[in-house]
Amino acid sequence: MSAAPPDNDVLWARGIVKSHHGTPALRGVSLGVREGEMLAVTGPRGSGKSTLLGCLSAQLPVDEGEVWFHSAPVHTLGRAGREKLRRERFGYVGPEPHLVPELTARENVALPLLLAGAGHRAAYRAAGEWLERLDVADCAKLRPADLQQDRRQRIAVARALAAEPPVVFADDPTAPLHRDAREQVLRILASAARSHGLTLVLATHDPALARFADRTVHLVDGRIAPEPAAAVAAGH
Ligand SMILES: Nc1ncnc2c1ncn2[C@@H]1O[C@H](COP(=O)(O)OP(=O)(O)OP(=O)(O)O)[C@@H](O)[C@H]1O
Repeated sequence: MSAAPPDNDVLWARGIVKSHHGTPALRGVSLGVREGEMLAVTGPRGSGKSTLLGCLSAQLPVDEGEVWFHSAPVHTLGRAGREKLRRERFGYVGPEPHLVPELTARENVALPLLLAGAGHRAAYRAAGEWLERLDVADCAKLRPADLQQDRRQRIAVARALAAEPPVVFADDPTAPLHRDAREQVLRILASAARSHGLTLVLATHDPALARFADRTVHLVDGRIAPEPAAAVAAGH
């Protein structure tokens, strides 16, 4: 039986091991994420970034090791417990904008608020505000199929932030965006997280995007490695 994590860590992991059908993805990862912190997880393709976010965000059960959210163990939860935790406490945006195709942009963004019990009017007002922040207010009444990938991803970011969950996981969230839009969307994500006191865990293979973060952990081959030389030289 191990000790509980430190009080000021919103997420805490120790010795996470995770394989996908026998392919090792994480080989013993330990880290803590402080409340309100923006943590970047960098590393080359296949280094385990998505798997780490999956384990921390209760999408994937770990094979070995521990994951804690505040003082509650996540690694001992079953599927239903993990789903409840994700629905109630975490926001997630992935590299593909998975929106509900039958719903308009505004309905998609309002959905997590409605699921959390917000009133219809308040949920729609908040959804409209988040669409404005993400520069896609003009898409409010359109359905995903009528929108370009770039716009859909902005809506997915708005949806992840709308219910202001304590922790937002962003796995390569700028992947579908044009180069000049990447920085803008990341800036919005970072400033929204900061102004609302959210904790943000961002996976990216682009070290340039990691500079928005307070701290970076670098994964190589499923393990945390020393910081990349470029980031150290740049003083990050
Ligand atoms: N569903 C899966 N089935 C089999 N192997 C997988 C699966 N998902 C990931 N892997 C393997 O696990 C390892 C880590 O993958 P992961 O996607 O976590 O890395 P990543 O750093 O996020 O990569 P990328 O930058 O390409 O998204 C890789 O070897 C990958 O091929």
